[in-house]
Amino acid sequence: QFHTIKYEDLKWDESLGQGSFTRIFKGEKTDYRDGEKHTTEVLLKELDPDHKNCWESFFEAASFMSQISHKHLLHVYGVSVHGDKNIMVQEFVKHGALDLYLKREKSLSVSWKLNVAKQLACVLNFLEEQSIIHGNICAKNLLLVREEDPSQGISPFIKLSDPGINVAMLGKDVIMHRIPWIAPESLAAPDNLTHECDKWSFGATVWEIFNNGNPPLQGWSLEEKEKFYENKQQLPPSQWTELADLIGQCMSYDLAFRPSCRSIIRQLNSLVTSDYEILHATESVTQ
Ligand SMILES: N#Cc1ccc(Nc2nc(N)cc(-n3cnc(CCO)c3)n2)cc1
Repeated sequence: QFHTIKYEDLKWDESLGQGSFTRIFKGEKTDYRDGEKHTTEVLLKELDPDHKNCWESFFEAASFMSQISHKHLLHVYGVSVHGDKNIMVQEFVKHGALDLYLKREKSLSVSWKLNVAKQLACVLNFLEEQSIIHGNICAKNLLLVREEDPSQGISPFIKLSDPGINVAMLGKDVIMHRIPWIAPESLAAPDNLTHECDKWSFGATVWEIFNNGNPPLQGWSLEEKEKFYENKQQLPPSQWTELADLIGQCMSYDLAFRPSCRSIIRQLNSLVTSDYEILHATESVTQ
């Protein structure tokens, strides 16, 4: 279900940080095709040796990504096993994880954020149509392939990364750290994820995108985060009421109230026009 890559065909360059139970490095993979040697820049995602019991889930994530392809889904070349090292070999995405980018770039436009949210909604819709549940949608798992270049009319382009270790394999405290991205119903049943869980996470991720990458509930203790769900609280609403409504619908505690992907896309598209109206309204007032 996925391509295996020879360890000796991989080269490690600098470390780029870590995910849950994983470390990531820039690297290179060498292929020999029609007698020629090809070197490709890759991202090497290594499973921590002290969490090698999660290797099935780690490789499940890899095969998940290898079995389907979509323009907004990260490409996974394959996996490599060498001793107690389990490595997922991914396409190297030029600008890295979106959460760090949002923190760094403070003056991203509303249309930039809306464009990215629509791309995420598009891949979410694709996954739902393929009856595939991602289970870990958040800005940290969105990767920026291309920055916008307004002078050239170039808009940003993102890809959704692999879901990583299945949340059911993680300890209770790691799951608690996923509040408020993880759907409330998944806290009690992490091994029973649904498409509605991905919609809840979509809501939290759109909130992140419009809040300059400030993580929601930043600095809250695990106890306070647990209370957030017990008291059925919502994230602070955006001033932009239509956006706040959409996020609120996605983050409904009642699964039945979460919108279909079609509805999410429709509402995001309508947001563009109302944004346009707000923009012109303010311009007419200021002139
Ligand atoms: N400075 C810098 C810089 C860092 C990284 C990349 N590229 C890249 N490519 C990927 N395929 C995956 C990731 N990645 C980043 N964080 C995670 C963990 C959460 O998923 C995965 N980064 C490019 C530039």
